Amino acid sequence: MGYQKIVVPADGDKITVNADQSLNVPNNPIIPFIEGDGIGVDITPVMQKVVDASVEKAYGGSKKIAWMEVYAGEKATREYTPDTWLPAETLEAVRDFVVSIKGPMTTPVGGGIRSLNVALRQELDLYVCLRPVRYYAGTPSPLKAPEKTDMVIFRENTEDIYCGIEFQAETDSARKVIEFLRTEMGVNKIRFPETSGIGVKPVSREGTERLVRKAIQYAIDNDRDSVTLVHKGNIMKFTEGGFRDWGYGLAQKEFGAQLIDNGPWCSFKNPKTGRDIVVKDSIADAFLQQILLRPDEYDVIATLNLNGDYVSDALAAQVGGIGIAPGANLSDSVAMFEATHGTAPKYAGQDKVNPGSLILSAEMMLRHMGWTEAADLIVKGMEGAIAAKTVTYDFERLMDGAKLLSCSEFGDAMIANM
Ligand SMILES: NC(=O)C1=CN([C@@H]2O[C@H](COP(=O)(O)OP(=O)(O)OC[C@H]3O[C@@H](n4cnc5c(N)ncnc54)[C@H](OP(=O)(O)O)[C@@H]3O)[C@@H](O)[C@H]2O)C=CC1
Ligand SMILES: O=C(O)CCC(=O)C(=O)O
Ligand SMILES: [Mg+2]
Repeated sequence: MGYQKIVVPADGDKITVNADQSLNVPNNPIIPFIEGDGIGVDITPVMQKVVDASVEKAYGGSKKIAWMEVYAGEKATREYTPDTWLPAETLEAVRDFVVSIKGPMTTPVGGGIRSLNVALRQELDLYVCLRPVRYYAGTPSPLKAPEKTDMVIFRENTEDIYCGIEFQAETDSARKVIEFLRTEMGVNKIRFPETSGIGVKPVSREGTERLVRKAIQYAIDNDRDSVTLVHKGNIMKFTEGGFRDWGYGLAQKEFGAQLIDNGPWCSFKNPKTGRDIVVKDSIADAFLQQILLRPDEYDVIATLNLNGDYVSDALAAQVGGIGIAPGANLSDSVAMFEATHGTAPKYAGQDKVNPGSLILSAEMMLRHMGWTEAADLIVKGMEGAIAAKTVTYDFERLMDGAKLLSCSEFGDAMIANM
Protein backbone atom coordinates (compact mmCIF):
# COMPACT_ATOMS: atom_id res chain seq x y z
CA MET A 1 0.00 0.00 0.00
CA GLY A 2 2.02 2.93 -1.28
CA TYR A 3 2.04 5.41 1.59
CA GLN A 4 4.70 8.10 1.78
CA LYS A 5 5.11 8.37 5.56
CA ILE A 6 2.58 6.00 7.07
CA VAL A 7 4.06 2.64 8.05
CA VAL A 8 1.47 -0.15 8.02
CA PRO A 9 2.17 -2.61 10.87
CA ALA A 10 3.17 -6.02 9.52
CA ASP A 11 1.53 -7.80 12.46
CA GLY A 12 -1.99 -6.39 11.96
CA ASP A 13 -5.11 -6.89 9.82
CA LYS A 14 -7.76 -4.55 8.51
CA ILE A 15 -11.19 -4.05 10.03
CA THR A 16 -13.77 -4.34 7.25
CA VAL A 17 -17.44 -3.32 6.95
CA ASN A 18 -20.26 -5.66 5.90
CA ALA A 19 -23.16 -4.61 3.68
CA ASP A 20 -25.37 -4.18 6.77
CA GLN A 21 -22.76 -1.80 8.26
CA SER A 22 -21.60 -4.31 10.89
CA LEU A 23 -17.84 -4.73 11.35
CA ASN A 24 -15.48 -7.66 10.87
CA VAL A 25 -12.86 -7.13 13.53
CA PRO A 26 -9.79 -9.37 13.38
CA ASN A 27 -7.89 -10.28 16.58
CA ASN A 28 -5.06 -7.91 15.64
CA PRO A 29 -6.85 -4.91 14.07
CA ILE A 30 -4.79 -2.05 12.66
CA ILE A 31 -6.01 1.16 14.31
CA PRO A 32 -4.76 4.47 12.86
CA PHE A 33 -4.14 7.20 15.42
CA ILE A 34 -3.37 10.91 15.17
CA GLU A 35 -1.26 12.04 18.12
CA GLY A 36 -2.73 15.57 18.14
CA ASP A 37 -1.31 19.01 18.91
CA GLY A 38 -0.73 20.58 22.32
CA ILE A 39 -1.52 18.03 25.05
CA GLY A 40 -1.88 15.31 22.37
CA VAL A 41 1.74 14.41 23.08
CA ASP A 42 0.80 13.77 26.75
CA ILE A 43 -2.54 12.01 26.51
CA THR A 44 -2.20 9.87 23.36
CA PRO A 45 0.57 7.54 24.62
CA VAL A 46 -1.23 7.17 27.97
CA MET A 47 -4.44 6.26 26.14
CA GLN A 48 -2.57 3.62 24.12
CA LYS A 49 -0.97 2.14 27.25
CA VAL A 50 -4.31 1.90 29.08
CA VAL A 51 -6.07 0.39 26.05
CA ASP A 52 -3.30 -2.18 25.52
CA ALA A 53 -3.50 -3.14 29.21
CA SER A 54 -7.28 -3.53 29.10
CA VAL A 55 -7.10 -5.70 25.96
CA GLU A 56 -4.30 -7.83 27.42
CA LYS A 57 -6.21 -8.31 30.66
CA ALA A 58 -9.52 -9.06 28.93
CA TYR A 59 -8.23 -11.48 26.30
CA GLY A 60 -4.93 -12.81 27.72
CA GLY A 61 -2.94 -12.17 24.55
CA SER A 62 -5.46 -13.57 22.04
CA LYS A 63 -6.33 -10.05 20.86
CA LYS A 64 -4.06 -7.04 20.41
CA ILE A 65 -4.32 -3.69 18.63
CA ALA A 66 -1.68 -2.92 15.99
CA TRP A 67 -1.39 0.87 16.28
CA MET A 68 -0.56 2.79 13.10
CA GLU A 69 0.43 6.44 13.37
CA VAL A 70 -1.07 8.77 10.76
CA TYR A 71 -0.38 12.47 10.68
CA ALA A 72 -2.45 15.65 10.82
CA GLY A 73 -1.98 19.11 12.30
CA GLU A 74 1.38 20.43 13.43
CA LYS A 75 3.08 17.02 13.33
CA ALA A 76 2.08 16.64 9.65
CA THR A 77 3.77 19.96 8.84
CA ARG A 78 6.97 18.53 10.34
CA GLU A 79 6.68 15.10 8.71
CA TYR A 80 5.64 16.25 5.23
CA THR A 81 6.03 19.92 4.22
CA PRO A 82 5.42 23.10 6.26
CA ASP A 83 2.08 23.62 4.45
CA THR A 84 0.77 20.07 4.74
CA TRP A 85 -1.74 20.08 7.61
CA LEU A 86 -3.97 17.24 6.47
CA PRO A 87 -2.14 14.85 4.12
CA ALA A 88 -4.26 13.03 1.54
CA GLU A 89 -2.83 9.71 2.73
CA THR A 90 -4.14 10.37 6.25
CA LEU A 91 -7.66 10.74 4.90
CA GLU A 92 -7.17 7.63 2.77
CA ALA A 93 -5.89 5.59 5.73
CA VAL A 94 -8.63 6.54 8.21
CA ARG A 95 -11.24 5.78 5.55
CA ASP A 96 -9.62 2.53 4.54
CA PHE A 97 -8.95 1.18 8.05
CA VAL A 98 -12.51 2.13 9.17
CA VAL A 99 -11.90 2.73 12.92
CA SER A 100 -9.43 5.34 14.20
CA ILE A 101 -8.74 7.65 17.13
CA LYS A 102 -7.32 11.15 17.26
CA GLY A 103 -5.91 13.66 19.70
CA PRO A 104 -7.02 17.31 19.57
CA MET A 105 -5.83 19.73 16.90
CA THR A 106 -5.26 23.47 17.09
CA THR A 107 -7.40 25.94 15.14
CA PRO A 108 -6.22 29.55 15.28
CA VAL A 109 -8.80 32.26 16.06
CA GLY A 110 -9.40 34.94 13.43
CA GLY A 111 -7.04 34.12 10.57
CA GLY A 112 -4.94 31.10 9.62
CA ILE A 113 -6.04 27.60 8.68
CA ARG A 114 -9.63 26.49 9.05
CA SER A 115 -10.36 23.70 11.49
CA LEU A 116 -8.73 20.40 10.58
CA ASN A 117 -11.19 18.70 12.91
CA VAL A 118 -14.09 20.07 10.91
CA ALA A 119 -12.28 19.21 7.65
CA LEU A 120 -11.91 15.56 8.74
CA ARG A 121 -15.61 15.38 9.65
CA GLN A 122 -16.65 16.87 6.33
CA GLU A 123 -14.21 14.96 4.12
CA LEU A 124 -15.17 11.62 5.68
CA ASP A 125 -18.85 12.62 6.06
CA LEU A 126 -18.69 11.81 9.79
CA TYR A 127 -22.12 13.31 10.27
CA VAL A 128 -22.76 12.19 13.85
CA CYS A 129 -20.76 13.63 16.72
CA LEU A 130 -21.74 11.33 19.57
CA ARG A 131 -20.88 12.54 23.06
CA PRO A 132 -22.21 10.59 26.06
CA VAL A 133 -22.24 12.50 29.36
CA ARG A 134 -22.46 10.46 32.58
CA TYR A 135 -21.32 10.81 36.16
CA TYR A 136 -18.52 8.80 37.78
CA ALA A 137 -19.08 8.51 41.55
CA GLY A 138 -16.69 10.70 43.51
CA THR A 139 -15.98 13.14 40.67
CA PRO A 140 -16.06 16.78 41.83
CA SER A 141 -19.04 18.65 40.35
CA PRO A 142 -20.68 22.06 40.86
CA LEU A 143 -24.08 20.30 41.13
CA LYS A 144 -25.70 18.92 44.29
CA ALA A 145 -26.87 15.80 42.47
CA PRO A 146 -24.53 15.34 39.49
CA GLU A 147 -25.61 11.69 39.05
CA LYS A 148 -28.89 13.00 37.61
CA THR A 149 -26.98 14.14 34.51
CA ASP A 150 -27.05 11.18 32.13
CA MET A 151 -27.40 12.36 28.55
CA VAL A 152 -26.15 11.35 25.13
CA ILE A 153 -25.55 14.16 22.66
CA PHE A 154 -26.06 13.61 18.94
CA ARG A 155 -24.53 16.69 17.35
CA GLU A 156 -24.88 17.21 13.60
CA ASN A 157 -21.27 17.33 12.44
CA THR A 158 -21.15 18.51 8.81
CA GLU A 159 -23.48 21.49 8.39
CA ASP A 160 -24.51 24.74 10.06
CA ILE A 161 -22.57 27.98 10.57
CA TYR A 162 -19.76 25.66 11.72
CA CYS A 163 -18.85 24.50 8.23
CA GLY A 164 -16.85 27.64 7.61
CA ILE A 165 -18.56 29.46 4.72
CA GLU A 166 -17.49 32.99 5.63
CA PHE A 167 -16.45 36.19 3.91
CA GLN A 168 -14.06 38.53 5.68
CA ALA A 169 -15.25 42.09 6.35
CA GLU A 170 -14.16 44.80 3.92
CA THR A 171 -13.08 42.38 1.17
CA ASP A 172 -14.41 42.18 -2.38
CA SER A 173 -16.07 38.86 -1.52
CA ALA A 174 -17.97 40.27 1.46
CA ARG A 175 -18.98 43.36 -0.53
CA LYS A 176 -20.23 41.16 -3.36
CA VAL A 177 -22.36 38.99 -1.06
CA ILE A 178 -23.75 42.02 0.76
CA GLU A 179 -24.53 43.73 -2.52
CA PHE A 180 -26.31 40.59 -3.75
CA LEU A 181 -28.32 40.34 -0.53
CA ARG A 182 -29.36 43.99 -0.69
CA THR A 183 -30.15 44.31 -4.38
CA GLU A 184 -31.30 40.83 -5.39
CA MET A 185 -32.78 39.51 -2.16
CA GLY A 186 -34.29 42.65 -0.68
CA VAL A 187 -32.30 42.39 2.53
CA ASN A 188 -32.26 45.72 4.33
CA LYS A 189 -31.28 44.58 7.82
CA ILE A 190 -27.51 44.52 7.65
CA ARG A 191 -26.76 47.16 10.25
CA PHE A 192 -23.24 48.10 9.11
CA PRO A 193 -22.89 46.85 5.51
CA GLU A 194 -19.53 48.52 4.90
CA THR A 195 -17.78 46.66 7.73
CA SER A 196 -19.69 43.39 8.12
CA GLY A 197 -18.13 39.97 7.80
CA ILE A 198 -20.68 37.45 6.51
CA GLY A 199 -21.25 33.84 7.55
CA VAL A 200 -23.55 31.33 5.83
CA LYS A 201 -25.54 28.70 7.74
CA PRO A 202 -26.66 25.76 5.60
CA VAL A 203 -29.02 23.35 7.39
CA SER A 204 -30.72 20.70 5.27
CA ARG A 205 -33.64 18.33 5.64
CA GLU A 206 -31.44 15.40 4.58
CA GLY A 207 -28.69 16.33 7.05
CA THR A 208 -31.20 16.75 9.85
CA GLU A 209 -33.05 13.54 9.09
CA ARG A 210 -29.98 11.31 9.03
CA LEU A 211 -28.80 12.75 12.37
CA VAL A 212 -32.19 12.53 14.10
CA ARG A 213 -32.67 9.00 12.72
CA LYS A 214 -29.44 7.93 14.46
CA ALA A 215 -30.48 9.62 17.71
CA ILE A 216 -33.89 7.93 17.75
CA GLN A 217 -32.38 4.56 16.83
CA TYR A 218 -29.93 4.97 19.71
CA ALA A 219 -32.84 5.67 22.08
CA ILE A 220 -34.51 2.46 20.86
CA ASP A 221 -31.37 0.30 21.09
CA ASN A 222 -30.44 1.62 24.54
CA ASP A 223 -33.95 1.77 26.04
CA ARG A 224 -33.83 5.54 26.67
CA ASP A 225 -36.86 7.63 27.66
CA SER A 226 -36.76 10.61 25.33
CA VAL A 227 -35.09 12.41 22.44
CA THR A 228 -34.95 16.21 22.69
CA LEU A 229 -34.41 18.35 19.58
CA VAL A 230 -32.42 21.38 20.73
CA HIS A 231 -32.61 24.42 18.43
CA LYS A 232 -33.01 28.18 18.22
CA GLY A 233 -35.87 27.90 15.75
CA ASN A 234 -37.85 30.83 17.11
CA ILE A 235 -35.18 33.18 15.74
CA MET A 236 -33.56 31.22 12.89
CA LYS A 237 -36.76 29.81 11.47
CA PHE A 238 -35.58 28.15 8.28
CA THR A 239 -32.39 26.60 9.66
CA GLU A 240 -32.83 25.82 13.36
CA GLY A 241 -36.62 25.85 13.00
CA GLY A 242 -36.28 23.58 10.00
CA PHE A 243 -34.19 21.20 12.13
CA ARG A 244 -36.99 21.02 14.70
CA ASP A 245 -39.76 20.48 12.15
CA TRP A 246 -37.83 17.93 10.10
CA GLY A 247 -36.89 16.10 13.30
CA TYR A 248 -40.49 15.82 14.44
CA GLY A 249 -41.53 14.88 10.89
CA LEU A 250 -39.02 12.05 10.80
CA ALA A 251 -40.14 10.69 14.19
CA GLN A 252 -43.70 10.49 12.88
CA LYS A 253 -42.91 9.28 9.38
CA GLU A 254 -40.28 6.63 10.15
CA PHE A 255 -40.93 5.65 13.76
CA GLY A 256 -44.72 6.01 13.87
CA ALA A 257 -44.67 8.66 16.60
CA GLN A 258 -48.11 10.10 17.47
CA LEU A 259 -48.73 13.65 18.63
CA ILE A 260 -49.18 14.10 22.39
CA ASP A 261 -52.30 16.30 22.90
CA ASN A 262 -52.01 18.67 19.94
CA GLY A 263 -48.24 18.32 19.58
CA PRO A 264 -45.60 19.20 18.75
CA TRP A 265 -44.30 16.66 21.30
CA CYS A 266 -44.92 13.12 20.13
CA SER A 267 -44.22 9.59 21.31
CA PHE A 268 -44.00 6.01 20.14
CA LYS A 269 -43.52 2.60 21.71
CA ASN A 270 -39.99 1.26 21.67
CA PRO A 271 -40.36 -1.80 19.38
CA LYS A 272 -37.75 -3.65 21.47
CA THR A 273 -39.08 -2.98 24.97
CA GLY A 274 -42.64 -1.66 24.58
CA ARG A 275 -41.78 1.41 26.62
CA ASP A 276 -42.72 4.91 25.47
CA ILE A 277 -40.08 7.12 23.88
CA VAL A 278 -41.05 10.80 23.89
CA VAL A 279 -39.73 13.09 21.17
CA LYS A 280 -39.75 16.71 22.37
CA ASP A 281 -37.91 19.96 21.69
CA SER A 282 -36.29 22.73 23.63
CA ILE A 283 -35.09 26.19 22.60
CA ALA A 284 -31.33 26.33 23.11
CA ASP A 285 -31.07 29.18 25.63
CA ALA A 286 -33.76 27.73 27.89
CA PHE A 287 -32.23 24.29 27.41
CA LEU A 288 -28.91 25.47 28.85
CA GLN A 289 -30.58 26.45 32.11
CA GLN A 290 -32.83 23.37 32.17
CA ILE A 291 -29.90 20.96 31.98
CA LEU A 292 -28.47 22.56 35.13
CA LEU A 293 -31.73 22.77 37.05
CA ARG A 294 -33.63 19.68 35.82
CA PRO A 295 -31.06 17.38 34.21
CA ASP A 296 -33.06 14.22 34.90
CA GLU A 297 -35.71 15.35 32.40
CA TYR A 298 -33.29 15.05 29.49
CA ASP A 299 -31.86 11.95 27.94
CA VAL A 300 -30.86 11.67 24.26
CA ILE A 301 -30.19 15.09 22.72
CA ALA A 302 -30.25 15.78 18.96
CA THR A 303 -28.96 19.17 17.92
CA LEU A 304 -27.21 21.26 15.30
CA ASN A 305 -23.46 21.63 15.01
CA LEU A 306 -22.80 24.86 16.93
CA ASN A 307 -25.39 24.20 19.65
CA GLY A 308 -23.88 20.75 20.07
CA ASP A 309 -20.43 22.25 20.53
CA TYR A 310 -21.66 24.55 23.32
CA VAL A 311 -23.87 21.94 24.95
CA SER A 312 -21.03 19.37 24.99
CA ASP A 313 -18.69 21.46 27.14
CA ALA A 314 -21.52 22.77 29.35
CA LEU A 315 -22.79 19.27 30.11
CA ALA A 316 -19.26 17.98 30.63
CA ALA A 317 -18.77 20.62 33.33
CA GLN A 318 -21.77 19.25 35.22
CA VAL A 319 -20.10 15.87 35.68
CA GLY A 320 -16.50 16.93 36.28
CA GLY A 321 -15.29 18.82 33.24
CA ILE A 322 -13.90 18.25 29.78
CA GLY A 323 -10.99 16.26 31.22
CA ILE A 324 -13.23 13.16 31.13
CA ALA A 325 -15.59 13.98 28.24
CA PRO A 326 -15.34 11.41 25.43
CA GLY A 327 -16.71 11.39 21.90
CA ALA A 328 -16.99 9.77 18.50
CA ASN A 329 -17.39 11.06 14.95
CA LEU A 330 -19.40 8.57 12.90
CA SER A 331 -20.47 8.04 9.32
CA ASP A 332 -22.42 4.97 8.21
CA SER A 333 -19.14 3.08 7.96
CA VAL A 334 -16.17 5.07 9.27
CA ALA A 335 -15.68 5.90 12.97
CA MET A 336 -13.13 8.33 14.36
CA PHE A 337 -13.00 8.69 18.14
CA GLU A 338 -11.82 11.86 19.86
CA ALA A 339 -12.03 13.77 23.13
CA THR A 340 -14.45 16.68 23.52
CA HIS A 341 -11.71 19.06 24.67
CA GLY A 342 -9.03 20.82 22.64
CA THR A 343 -5.26 21.13 22.77
CA ALA A 344 -5.06 23.05 26.11
CA PRO A 345 -1.77 24.60 24.90
CA LYS A 346 -0.67 26.01 28.25
CA TYR A 347 -0.29 22.45 29.59
CA ALA A 348 1.34 20.88 26.50
CA GLY A 349 4.23 18.56 27.21
CA GLN A 350 3.94 18.81 31.01
CA ASP A 351 2.54 15.31 31.68
CA LYS A 352 -0.13 17.06 33.71
CA VAL A 353 -3.61 16.99 32.15
CA ASN A 354 -6.32 14.40 32.56
CA PRO A 355 -6.03 11.69 29.86
CA GLY A 356 -9.52 10.43 30.82
CA SER A 357 -11.37 12.04 27.95
CA LEU A 358 -9.27 10.34 25.28
CA ILE A 359 -9.18 7.06 27.24
CA LEU A 360 -12.98 7.05 27.50
CA SER A 361 -13.13 7.84 23.77
CA ALA A 362 -11.04 4.69 23.30
CA GLU A 363 -13.51 2.88 25.57
CA MET A 364 -16.26 3.88 23.11
CA MET A 365 -14.03 2.64 20.29
CA LEU A 366 -13.54 -0.78 21.92
CA ARG A 367 -17.30 -1.09 22.44
CA HIS A 368 -17.88 -0.10 18.80
CA MET A 369 -15.48 -2.91 17.81
CA GLY A 370 -17.40 -5.38 19.97
CA TRP A 371 -14.54 -5.69 22.48
CA THR A 372 -16.87 -5.06 25.39
CA GLU A 373 -14.79 -6.92 28.00
CA ALA A 374 -11.86 -4.56 27.43
CA ALA A 375 -14.21 -1.55 27.39
CA ASP A 376 -15.73 -2.64 30.70
CA LEU A 377 -12.25 -2.88 32.23
CA ILE A 378 -11.53 0.72 31.20
CA VAL A 379 -14.73 1.89 32.92
CA LYS A 380 -13.74 -0.15 35.99
CA GLY A 381 -10.26 1.40 35.97
CA MET A 382 -11.72 4.91 35.74
CA GLU A 383 -14.25 4.26 38.51
CA GLY A 384 -11.56 2.75 40.73
CA ALA A 385 -9.01 5.53 40.24
CA ILE A 386 -11.58 8.24 40.97
CA ALA A 387 -13.05 6.38 43.97
CA ALA A 388 -9.52 6.02 45.39
CA LYS A 389 -9.09 9.80 44.97
CA THR A 390 -5.96 9.31 42.86
CA VAL A 391 -6.58 11.94 40.18
CA THR A 392 -5.04 14.61 37.94
CA TYR A 393 -4.89 18.33 38.80
CA ASP A 394 -8.34 19.20 37.43
CA PHE A 395 -10.08 16.91 39.95
CA GLU A 396 -7.51 17.18 42.73
CA ARG A 397 -8.03 20.95 43.06
CA LEU A 398 -11.73 20.38 43.75
CA MET A 399 -11.56 17.25 45.94
CA ASP A 400 -10.78 17.01 49.64
CA GLY A 401 -7.98 14.63 50.52
CA ALA A 402 -7.16 13.61 46.95
CA LYS A 403 -3.72 12.57 45.78
CA LEU A 404 -2.38 14.55 42.81
CA LEU A 405 -1.20 12.36 39.94
CA SER A 406 0.44 13.27 36.65
CA CYS A 407 -1.20 12.37 33.34
CA SER A 408 0.86 9.19 32.97
CA GLU A 409 0.45 8.24 36.64
CA PHE A 410 -3.32 8.51 36.24
CA GLY A 411 -3.11 6.04 33.35
CA ASP A 412 -1.16 3.67 35.60
CA ALA A 413 -3.74 4.13 38.37
CA MET A 414 -6.48 3.16 35.93
CA ILE A 415 -4.56 0.04 34.96
CA ALA A 416 -4.01 -0.85 38.61
CA ASN A 417 -7.78 -0.55 39.20
CA MET A 418 -8.89 -2.76 36.29
N1 LIG B 1 -11.57 18.30 18.54
C1 LIG B 1 -10.53 19.09 18.68
O1 LIG B 1 -9.44 18.79 18.23
C2 LIG B 1 -10.72 20.38 19.39
C3 LIG B 1 -9.79 21.37 19.21
N2 LIG B 1 -9.91 22.55 19.89
C4 LIG B 1 -8.82 23.53 19.68
O2 LIG B 1 -8.00 23.51 20.85
C5 LIG B 1 -7.38 24.78 21.00
C6 LIG B 1 -7.49 25.24 22.46
O3 LIG B 1 -8.85 25.50 22.76
P1 LIG B 1 -9.38 26.00 24.17
O4 LIG B 1 -10.50 26.87 23.92
O5 LIG B 1 -8.25 26.43 25.00
O6 LIG B 1 -10.05 24.69 24.82
P2 LIG B 1 -9.42 23.39 25.46
O7 LIG B 1 -10.50 22.40 25.51
O8 LIG B 1 -8.18 23.01 24.77
O9 LIG B 1 -9.00 23.83 26.95
C7 LIG B 1 -9.79 24.66 27.77
C8 LIG B 1 -9.58 24.31 29.22
O10 LIG B 1 -10.22 23.08 29.50
C9 LIG B 1 -9.49 22.35 30.46
N3 LIG B 1 -8.99 21.12 29.83
C10 LIG B 1 -8.92 20.80 28.52
N4 LIG B 1 -8.44 19.58 28.35
C11 LIG B 1 -8.20 19.08 29.57
C12 LIG B 1 -7.69 17.85 30.06
N5 LIG B 1 -7.32 16.85 29.24
N6 LIG B 1 -7.57 17.69 31.40
C13 LIG B 1 -7.94 18.67 32.24
N7 LIG B 1 -8.42 19.84 31.84
C14 LIG B 1 -8.56 20.05 30.52
C15 LIG B 1 -8.36 23.25 30.91
O11 LIG B 1 -8.91 24.02 31.98
P3 LIG B 1 -8.12 24.77 33.14
O12 LIG B 1 -7.46 25.96 32.49
O13 LIG B 1 -9.23 25.16 34.08
O14 LIG B 1 -7.13 23.83 33.76
C16 LIG B 1 -8.15 24.10 29.66
O15 LIG B 1 -7.49 25.30 29.91
C17 LIG B 1 -8.06 25.71 20.00
O16 LIG B 1 -7.17 25.88 18.92
C18 LIG B 1 -9.31 24.97 19.58
O17 LIG B 1 -9.69 25.31 18.29
C19 LIG B 1 -10.92 22.78 20.78
C20 LIG B 1 -11.86 21.81 20.98
C21 LIG B 1 -11.88 20.55 20.27
O1 LIG C 1 -12.06 22.30 15.50
C1 LIG C 1 -11.81 22.97 16.48
O2 LIG C 1 -10.75 23.58 16.63
C2 LIG C 1 -12.80 23.06 17.61
C3 LIG C 1 -13.80 21.94 17.57
C4 LIG C 1 -14.61 21.82 18.80
O3 LIG C 1 -14.61 22.62 19.71
C5 LIG C 1 -15.46 20.63 18.93
O4 LIG C 1 -15.64 19.91 17.97
O5 LIG C 1 -16.01 20.43 20.03
MG1 LIG D 1 -15.94 22.08 21.30
